[in-house]
Amino acid sequence: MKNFADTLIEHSINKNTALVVGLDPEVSYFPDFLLNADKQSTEEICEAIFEFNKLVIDEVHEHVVAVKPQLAYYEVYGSLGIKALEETIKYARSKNVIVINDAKRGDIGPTSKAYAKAFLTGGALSGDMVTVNPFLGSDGYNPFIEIAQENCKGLFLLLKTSNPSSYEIQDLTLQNGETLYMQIAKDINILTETTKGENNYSFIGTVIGATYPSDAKRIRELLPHSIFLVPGLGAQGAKAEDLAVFFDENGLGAVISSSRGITYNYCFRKKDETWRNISREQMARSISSSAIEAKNQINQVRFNKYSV
Ligand SMILES: O=C(O)c1cc(=O)[nH]c(=O)n1[C@@H]1O[C@H](COP(=O)(O)O)[C@@H](O)[C@H]1O
Repeated sequence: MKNFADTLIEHSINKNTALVVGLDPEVSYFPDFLLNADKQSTEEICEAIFEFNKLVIDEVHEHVVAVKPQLAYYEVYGSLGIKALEETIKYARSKNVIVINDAKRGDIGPTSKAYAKAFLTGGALSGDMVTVNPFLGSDGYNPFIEIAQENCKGLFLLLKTSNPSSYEIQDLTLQNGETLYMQIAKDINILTETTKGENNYSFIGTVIGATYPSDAKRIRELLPHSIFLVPGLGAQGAKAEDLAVFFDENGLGAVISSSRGITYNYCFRKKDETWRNISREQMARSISSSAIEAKNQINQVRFNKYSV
């Protein structure tokens, strides 16, 4: 059975990209052609969310390894939001794009098993990979690993997140002198070693913020077989040149995620509200050019790693 790390790497090599685009449908950034004052029912909002995601996927699918829907943006609209997510997953798959459900789940063992079944066994909400919160301990994340393995899927465990306050908990020093995130990295190293595929990477990936390149370097020394999911490029302040340390000498081992920096450039680049009137074509151009620019910048860094 194929290791999902190999599938992810094959997509990256075949499409020559390490970019992941986040599908975080924040409707206050939607132009009027998608959503306006006359369309405000939950049904209309969720239709607009699916329209938005379809447009994004159409524009980026050739330039990305994966799309990453962040579940909160769908859950906020209840069952209709979940329906928009299900349709989005189906649409992305029809375009041969890997789907990473950014759910950040993790619970006591039996509940984690139910979450893992929901996201990794082929049901309506099932993508290819899921983000997992490891801070409940190994009985909280092991069910995801088992179910991912059985179903040839993958996961990303949060290790060192991109947000400014991640140090408050993740960098706490334990009794043995290790930081919490490094201890988790040590704990899972053996699991990643025993679950590697042909490319030497495991389907057990880890999340390391682009905002913490020096931590990434330390984690990489401990975890040579884990693919990094790296959020924080663009809107959170990380720059392409910060990304070199996340990749191995072959330009593999990491995928770089950006949401707002790709999907909402049309409004972030404008100081006024004129973006509300942009056309579908203008929005599509903004999204595709932002994705191509990010893909190229990342490629430059990952293939010229040692000259950066
Ligand atoms: O797991 C994630 O994707 C994630 C982990 C992390 O450490 N930081 C982080 O920003 N994310 C997610 O990545 C996305 C970042 O969005 P942008 O800052 O707009 O690119 C959001 O959906 C976050 O929930």
